[in-house]
Amino acid sequence: MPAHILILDDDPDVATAARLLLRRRHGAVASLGDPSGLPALLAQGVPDVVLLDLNFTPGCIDGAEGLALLDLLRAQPKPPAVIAMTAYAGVPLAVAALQRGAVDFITKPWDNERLVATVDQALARRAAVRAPTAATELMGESNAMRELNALIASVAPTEANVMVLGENGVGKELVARAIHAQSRRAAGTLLAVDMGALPESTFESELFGHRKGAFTDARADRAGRFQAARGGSLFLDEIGNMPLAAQAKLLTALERREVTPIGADKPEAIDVRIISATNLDEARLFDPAVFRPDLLFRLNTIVLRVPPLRARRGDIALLLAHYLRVYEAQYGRPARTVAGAALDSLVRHDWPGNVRALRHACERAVILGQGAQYGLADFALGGPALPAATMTPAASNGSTNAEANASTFAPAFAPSCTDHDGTLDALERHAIASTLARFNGNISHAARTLGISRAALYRKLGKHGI
Ligand SMILES: Nc1ncnc2c1ncn2[C@@H]1O[C@H](COP(=O)(O)OP(=O)(O)OP(=O)(O)O)[C@@H](O)[C@H]1O
Repeated sequence: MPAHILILDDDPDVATAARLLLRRRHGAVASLGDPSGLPALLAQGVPDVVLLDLNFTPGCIDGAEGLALLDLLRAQPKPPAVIAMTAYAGVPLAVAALQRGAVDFITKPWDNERLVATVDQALARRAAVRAPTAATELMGESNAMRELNALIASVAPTEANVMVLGENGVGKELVARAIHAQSRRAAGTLLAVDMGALPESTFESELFGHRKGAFTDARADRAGRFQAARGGSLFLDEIGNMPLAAQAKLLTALERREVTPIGADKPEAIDVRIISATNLDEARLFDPAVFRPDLLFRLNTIVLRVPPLRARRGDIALLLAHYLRVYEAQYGRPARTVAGAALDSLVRHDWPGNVRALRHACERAVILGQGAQYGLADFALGGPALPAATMTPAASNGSTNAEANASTFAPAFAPSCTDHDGTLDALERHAIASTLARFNGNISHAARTLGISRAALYRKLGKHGI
């Protein structure tokens, strides 16, 4: 008979203690010390709940092995509810596990009552369907947002090209989506292109398409983004990061309202509405050394400025309530309110990473908050949330939480932890999430610290669903 509950831990003492404790309550409890036996065990039947240690190989504390096992468990046709088990210092890792589909986590050594209650809840919740993640609706009741929404409503039905300006994470892409949704082109597609991420060598082929045989790798005809978005809108994101040579090619296409695929002998008419966005401040955008004025003139028929969150503090409570509800539903946590003093501080906070950072802070609070209400510490505004007990020695010597977090992850780069499939992926996700948290969601700083371009970071955020 398949085990009802499975304990996957290489420490026999841990496995025995958990088995004895849980057997009193739930008949069928099994344990497995060597994860290589997991596929065979799953072939016999999938357990209802798995208590999963995140580190197996001695010396590996990055959790990549556990996360890969979590993926395997989650990929089962009727996946078990997985409870991640970590040492105290592994709380950020537990957060990564939750984001990847674990239903809960427990730190070792555990409190017996808490372990039993966690397993009970996991069993109860197993059948529950996860709520969809977050709204793509542009929320806000502040005057600034009302004005912005009114402008969107009046501009959307026209064919005018719109340029959306604003800091990172303010909601520029949401504005673009709202314009498209309210436009006469709403039945067509809104195709987003990260202009900063297009390598110069493939810029034309990506945007304008190519014909079979036009260059070595052109094995078939390929439509460019302009053709693919025909009848709809093209969202040119990060337009301020385009090299000048690419700007010239884009300008020609917009002026002529036609594009010529590479290798084609005739141009093709284009039928798209252009919505563009950048976080460049206007002084830079109007600097001809950075951005061609003639291209700017084509793109910014209408300019919409999305104010930073600190300039519309009236929206903060609403956004907090919204994203807390979203993540409570997603993680199956009870609905809780924010304590009054915490709310005051959150409203006064400057949110350098804007709504994106607020959203991440809400996710952390839902995952880590233990009180009856959310307190300020749950939102970890200064960096990743590490409860005092999780501090590494470096942190207790006066370094910041962020540094403590970085030191927790440092061994993750030991080669012995990175040589199997999925491991690097998990490490990458981890590094990105912690760096973003460290910089309050600021994409530019995080990208610089990670040593990659902003565009590459965006791609990776999409890939990891962060
Ligand atoms: N007004 C809003 N209401 C609800 N969610 C919002 C709002 N503004 C932004 N968000 C959320 O914040 C996150 C960032 O939004 P978005 O990607 O649109 O910002 P952006 O300005 O395009 O960012 P970047 O310049 O960094 O690309 C998204 O998850 C989005 O859903």
